Amino acid sequence: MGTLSIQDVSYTYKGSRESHLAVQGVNLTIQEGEIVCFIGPSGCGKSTVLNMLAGLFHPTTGKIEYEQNEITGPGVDRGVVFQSYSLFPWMTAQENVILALEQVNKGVPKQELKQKAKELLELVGLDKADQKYPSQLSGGMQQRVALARMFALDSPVFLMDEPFGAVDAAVRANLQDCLVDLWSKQQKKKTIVMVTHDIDEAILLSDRIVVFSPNPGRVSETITVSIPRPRSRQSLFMSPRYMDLRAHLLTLLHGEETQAWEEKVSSL
Ligand SMILES: Nc1ncnc2c1ncn2[C@@H]1O[C@H](COP(=O)(O)OP(=O)(O)OP(=O)(O)O)[C@@H](O)[C@H]1O
Repeated sequence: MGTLSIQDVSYTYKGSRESHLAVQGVNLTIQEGEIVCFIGPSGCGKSTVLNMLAGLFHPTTGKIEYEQNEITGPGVDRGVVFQSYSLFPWMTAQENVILALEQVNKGVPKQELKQKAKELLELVGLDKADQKYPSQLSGGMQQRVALARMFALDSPVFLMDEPFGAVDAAVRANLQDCLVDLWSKQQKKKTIVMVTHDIDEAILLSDRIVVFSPNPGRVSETITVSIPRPRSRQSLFMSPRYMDLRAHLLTLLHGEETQAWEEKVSSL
């Protein structure tokens, strides 16, 4: 089974003058097909853990396994979309996606790959920008090309760091739907691990929400989101379970005063 297993992991950034213990004592098992969101205040180690899952950073202590094999570097089994878009600047949006398609569709005629790239760019709402170079695209558009490229690679695990951070609210909602749609249609479901600052996004998407706390970064709570799927925004926002969970997360992230404030507002 494609389980991701984080075992007593810590990570220390080593500078020339001083070191910084960013993450300590993280234990987490993510099952195949789960959608897990990491949430927590800035600097609590979410991206560091995601980078270790991607194999870009190696744990200082402890280990991380995928399918019971230690992760020692990046791999095609784990697709990534990080905050920096990392597109090839000399290739158009379409060429960036085709390159990813070529890696997993060896020997497939170029015309077919072109068509598939077109469909993927359409899926992320970028069909009209397919001939543009990354420098001609906004940050949000580049992020969407990176998403299309990750979909193209079709890895069993998607690792995403604030993938919808640079896009406006309407596009963000579209991309969230598109991700869940893609996930739910597949028989062998992808495992998705995503860093977000958005509580509503975490509740909408997750099977489980992992809450991090800082100094050093550690997991403070893991919450199962037992709201049935499909989750529509409208019904979600009316659901008492959603309200409870949201209030709980707000309290965890912003402390008691938020809850007091919310109670005050709701009594007005
Ligand atoms: N290259 C680095 N060198 C030294 N310290 C670093 C480095 N990168 C991150 N850190 C520190 O490690 C800690 C964890 O950082 P990380 O980026 O993982 O947090 P985060 O929860 O993802 O933050 P954010 O939500 O702001 O993206 C922070 O205190 C940060 O300042």
